[in-house]
Amino acid sequence: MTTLAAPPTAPPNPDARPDRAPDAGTSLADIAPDASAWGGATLAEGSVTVAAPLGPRDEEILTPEALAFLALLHDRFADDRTALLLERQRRMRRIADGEDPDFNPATRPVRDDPSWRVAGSAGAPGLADRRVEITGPTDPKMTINALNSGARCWLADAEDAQSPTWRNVVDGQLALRDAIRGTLTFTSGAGTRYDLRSSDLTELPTIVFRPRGWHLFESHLAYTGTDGATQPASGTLVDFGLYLFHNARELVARGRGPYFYLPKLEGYREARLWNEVFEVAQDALGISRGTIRATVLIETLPAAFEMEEILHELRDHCAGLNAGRWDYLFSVIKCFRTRGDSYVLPDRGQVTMTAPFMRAYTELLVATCHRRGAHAMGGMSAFVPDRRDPEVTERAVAQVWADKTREAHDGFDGTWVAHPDLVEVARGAFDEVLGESENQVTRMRDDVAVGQADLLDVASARRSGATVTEAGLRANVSVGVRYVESWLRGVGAAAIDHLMEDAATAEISRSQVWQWVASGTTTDDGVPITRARCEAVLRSVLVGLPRSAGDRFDDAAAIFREVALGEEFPPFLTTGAYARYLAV
Ligand SMILES: CC(=O)SCCNC(=O)CCNC(=O)[C@H](O)C(C)(C)COP(=O)(O)OP(=O)(O)OC[C@H]1O[C@@H](n2cnc3c(N)ncnc32)[C@H](O)[C@@H]1OP(=O)(O)O
Ligand SMILES: O=CC(=O)O
Ligand SMILES: [Mg+2]
Repeated sequence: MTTLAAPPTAPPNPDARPDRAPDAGTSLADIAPDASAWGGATLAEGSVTVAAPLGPRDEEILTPEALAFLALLHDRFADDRTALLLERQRRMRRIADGEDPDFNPATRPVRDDPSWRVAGSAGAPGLADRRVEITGPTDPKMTINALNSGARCWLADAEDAQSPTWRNVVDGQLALRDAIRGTLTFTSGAGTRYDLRSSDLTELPTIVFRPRGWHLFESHLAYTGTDGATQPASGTLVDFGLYLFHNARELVARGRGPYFYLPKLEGYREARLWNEVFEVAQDALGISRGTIRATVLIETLPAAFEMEEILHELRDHCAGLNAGRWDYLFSVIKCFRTRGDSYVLPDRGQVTMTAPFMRAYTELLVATCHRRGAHAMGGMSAFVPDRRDPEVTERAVAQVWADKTREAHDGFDGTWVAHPDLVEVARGAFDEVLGESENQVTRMRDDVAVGQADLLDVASARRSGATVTEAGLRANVSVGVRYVESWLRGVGAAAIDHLMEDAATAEISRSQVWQWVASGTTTDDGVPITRARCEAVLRSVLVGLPRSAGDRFDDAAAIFREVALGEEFPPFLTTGAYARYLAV
């Protein structure tokens, strides 16, 4: 059953709308105004003002023109964003009340029409071969290391891997701006100097920037609308808007383009919103429509049922979809957290990509993408190497090899790695399948037949004998608290117990604990998981942690109690934590 409302109003065939076709041949360098003197500033009716002290170079990013551009985006989209967030809440309530996500009968014409395709990588230099993409935050050192890593693309992350402190937000924009212009350098506290290995962007990984998801605010910028009401700016529009404003022209002039990953969408209406944002933003900056290319993360359960519709909405701007496995698992837990034992997943470490419900999701993603000319991008293995521990590195390499080999054989066109030392192994796995080809988008997966029941077969994760254990409970508590502590210190991705942890993996840890308590789950020794038991585990974890002056473990424990052990389930762990600790 479905409750999603009206289908897209546009006919499914993009050929029917030549006015919206991308103009791949146009060079932005010829037509766009210089962003430093943007002539469109008067288009904005509201205003965005800075509500934070300025650092030495912040005015290079927060120029009056850039703020006016952000105001324009908020004028046009702040209300739509709010409406979509409310729709998310309604959908979550319906699912919690027993409604199963399903394919939408109203949008069947879009799915059934074989004729339409997305823009893909045509006319988007640097996006045809994406076999290995390194991901990571945008501080200057990581930026340089990622761009020197030998990967084909770099997912420059303002999302799962970033703690959105105000300094991280602005310094990240500065690092990207400098990197794109070939001027970024960094000197560590120990005096080590970092330089880009080339100032020619076409010799470096193609940059694909990931702004924050729609649920997050940027409290250091205040938007005042035409009605005089002031609210915190949208983190999404701030990240996207500043990156596009400062870099679109430069990227095109240097042989690349403004490319984005779009996180945490829950359905095609959100894709439509993004498409409208792109159109308004490109028009306002004098950029041809279709210059922007976006890869959408399919990382929520509701979105898995709307992959076709999402591609269709964004078809003039869409390069592909990505299987964001960690947020996907989080979303599955979130959706079914009150549905009882048959929806309970085993220990996080025992849920693998070969669990039937996860395979259904990735197989459907590849088949859908290739049917529509889109890249299918694989996800992140959490195993990270340790340069001081060969055994850990050997295990990480073996795990990544297996994961990437499976993805390449399944038809994915590329994949993610978390660490520069994993670029080579992932490339090797894809080279074996792709050879000299840039991708395998033309490989149809007509053999894939995935239905609602396959995607919802959460119980399949436990049919292999995987269970919930005391060790799994302890790991969730320990990882959750240690990750949040890191995030509060401004470090949004961390290696914990040799695994990459970020906002998405931490969400799994805390939501599993919440679900286990709510479902009255017992560990495999027959002992029920109660709040009191989790509290005891939390106290014992805290006792065992190395403490130092200025650490944030007490605050982290408070957040963990709220998001994992509270009566209510906060939809995201980062929203409350941001409001309390980072927004000030
Ligand atoms: C669910 C998802 O969304 S996945 C995508 C989001 N998550 C991410 O992007 C995580 C990306 N990975 C990372 O942030 C890091 O690899 C971590 C935090 C897991 C581990 O980082 P570290 O503890 O610094 O690893 P390590 O000490 O082995 O690093 C060795 C070197 O590689 C660099 N490095 C490690 N990972 C990266 C990366 N992803 N990008 C660029 N450089 C990196 C380090 O900066 C370090 O450089 P240095 O020798 O010049 O000091
Ligand atoms: O963003 C990626 C994910 O796995 O979550
Ligand atoms: Mg994610």
